[in-house]
Amino acid sequence: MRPDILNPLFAPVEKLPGIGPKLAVSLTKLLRGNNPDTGARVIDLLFHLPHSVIDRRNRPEIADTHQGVLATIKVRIDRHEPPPRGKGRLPYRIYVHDETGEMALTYFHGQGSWLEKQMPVGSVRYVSGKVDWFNGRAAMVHPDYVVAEEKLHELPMIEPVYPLSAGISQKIINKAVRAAVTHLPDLPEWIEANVLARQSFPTVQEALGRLHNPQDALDVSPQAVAWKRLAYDEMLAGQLALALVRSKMKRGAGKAWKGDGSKRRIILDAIPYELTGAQKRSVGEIVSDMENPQRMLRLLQGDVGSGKTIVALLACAAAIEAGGQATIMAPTEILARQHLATIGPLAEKAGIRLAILTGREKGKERERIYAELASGDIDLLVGTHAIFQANVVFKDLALGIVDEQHRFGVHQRLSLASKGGAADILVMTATPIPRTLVLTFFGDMDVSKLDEKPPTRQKVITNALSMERLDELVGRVSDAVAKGGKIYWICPLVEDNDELPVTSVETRFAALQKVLGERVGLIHGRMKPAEKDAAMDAFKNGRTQVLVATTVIEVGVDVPDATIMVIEHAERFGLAQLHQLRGRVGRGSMASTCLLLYKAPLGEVAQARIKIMRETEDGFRIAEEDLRLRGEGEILGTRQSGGPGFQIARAEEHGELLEIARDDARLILNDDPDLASPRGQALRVLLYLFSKDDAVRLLQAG
Ligand SMILES: Nc1ncnc2c1ncn2[C@@H]1O[C@H](COP(=O)(O)OP(=O)(O)OP(=O)(O)O)[C@@H](O)[C@H]1O
Repeated sequence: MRPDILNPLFAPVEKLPGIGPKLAVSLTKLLRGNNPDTGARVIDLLFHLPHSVIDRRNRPEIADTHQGVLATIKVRIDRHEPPPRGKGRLPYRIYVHDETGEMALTYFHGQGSWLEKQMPVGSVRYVSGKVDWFNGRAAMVHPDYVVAEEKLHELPMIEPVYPLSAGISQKIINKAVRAAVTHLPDLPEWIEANVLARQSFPTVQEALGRLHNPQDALDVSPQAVAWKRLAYDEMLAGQLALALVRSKMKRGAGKAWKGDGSKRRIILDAIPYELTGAQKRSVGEIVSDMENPQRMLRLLQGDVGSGKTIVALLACAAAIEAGGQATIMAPTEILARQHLATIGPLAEKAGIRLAILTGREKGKERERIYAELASGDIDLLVGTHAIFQANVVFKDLALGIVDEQHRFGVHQRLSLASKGGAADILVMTATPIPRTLVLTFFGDMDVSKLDEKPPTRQKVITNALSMERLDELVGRVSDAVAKGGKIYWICPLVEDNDELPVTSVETRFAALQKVLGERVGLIHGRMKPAEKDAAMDAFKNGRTQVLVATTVIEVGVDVPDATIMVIEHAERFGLAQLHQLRGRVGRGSMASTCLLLYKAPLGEVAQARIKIMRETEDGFRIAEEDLRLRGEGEILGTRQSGGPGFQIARAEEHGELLEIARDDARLILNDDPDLASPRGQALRVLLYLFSKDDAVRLLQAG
């Protein structure tokens, strides 16, 4: 149970004065993303930090103001000039002066009576806003503030500026945050006094107070001590949670799975290629972990096309040789079925009994799978997250493989672990991720890297061309089709959208069909699973040769004789995604091309991305560049999704703090594994503060 002291922070924002249900909905969208698991809470407002400030300290006289520059000026009101009757579109003007000159305050749709009350002729006012100079005359259109001398203190000289989304203005969010700040309780301190002093960290309350009430632009920089303190807290909470999961898994350990190698030998004999050095090394590391009685918790990081599937199968074979069961969980149904197709024949040769479980297996069939898993008649289960369901009970699960592709979270790994009393866990990622992110999302896991591609691979030639050359490109694609080639054509959207000037798959499909007729297929995420299968099959078998697709094919799809990848609106995709998409070609022995079709003019970041894509196919390097260009949340697509991404910390700014947080988490749990000491209790508050409730539950479960 969350400590009572945090209740005011976890209350819904509607509890704050001035926030009604409508605003609460907008705030939820802004603060908790598009698929919120809960409405916005006070804490979300507090963790929504400003990115800059508006500085009103510039106090010139009228003649010294500059075009477009924010100024706060002391003036005397001279006269009101309402728009002539019937000319409502002309502005309402109020002429003011100081010793240096005259200026007009201009209001469109101004309410005369209200303005007269605010600014009676002859009175002195401070007005704050941007000054416009036109034809030698100064004007201020809709001043941000107009206050009388005795109310000058109400004019905020420095105002925080927050990231916004539709339906919310700076004024509104400022007001909401200010109300939230008053709800801050006194929290216990979880950082040791000497560390606080060394880092000059303020308390959490002080830090939030300073960030939301900055005195200077520097106060809202991620390098400000207040921001760093909170970033450290967030990282410490994350590292503690991961370390708790890890120690819980390790503590629950206790089986050595040692096979005789017979099934692995059959599989190795059956594949038409030699394992790469990296594959051999990874299999070796995994198998030796499994033979060890400690529970395995290993991350297999594979670059695109580096051959993860066979590594996974060999690991499963080892588990099954040792008398246990194994499972591979894929992030999408397409991938689960593809795994089944590649693994199936090899498994059969090796005498491995294989089944698939996705949302599609229903009724009797599903019951049969449940029964055979429980009796041990199925050795290897491939599937989607359907495997997490409570009815799925294994007789003796030895190895759980999560083909994670960034889509699953810590608690799924945990729930998988709970399906086997002593199951070893292997997490696979499809895109290499930089070390800092490995730490963030996986904590202190052991890592195997597939950083070598099969030698039969050829370099994929990558070129960029502007949309203006579309006709030429379609010509090239037709030629390739005539020669029997297979082509992917990726578009960012499923259907046209009036708000975005972007080609959808449907439009592109129709256009290509006009030229190439039956040879063109279509696949996207809104199709039914059976339709998707049919589209994939048609492309695999060569009945269609151009597959127009959204990014549903981004991860893992394997059609080795596809040799051309066209990515339309390449400027809209992130580097990791481009790399993944490109990885769909160059998988066979034929030369392949990737064509990045973009809409000119390209922004700076898009240009940088395309340059990197042309320079390298090394996923590990691309991942580092992506982090540099975009920041961690966007790489993983988690910034807004309520996933395990950070709200406050930034991997690219606070990298060194992450290392410290990881070491601190380890030390803390060494000394106090159950967080039972007084400091441990404070750390529990920290875990709750950053919504690591799962981790605290683990502690309570003992
Ligand atoms: N050592 C090898 N030599 C030659 N071909 C290999 C080797 N290992 C795997 N392959 C083949 O390479 C292709 C890609 O393998 P796999 O689908 O496992 O890659 P992956 O790592 O999952 O890549 P992605 O994440 O891009 O889908 C498959 O067709 C597989 O048969």
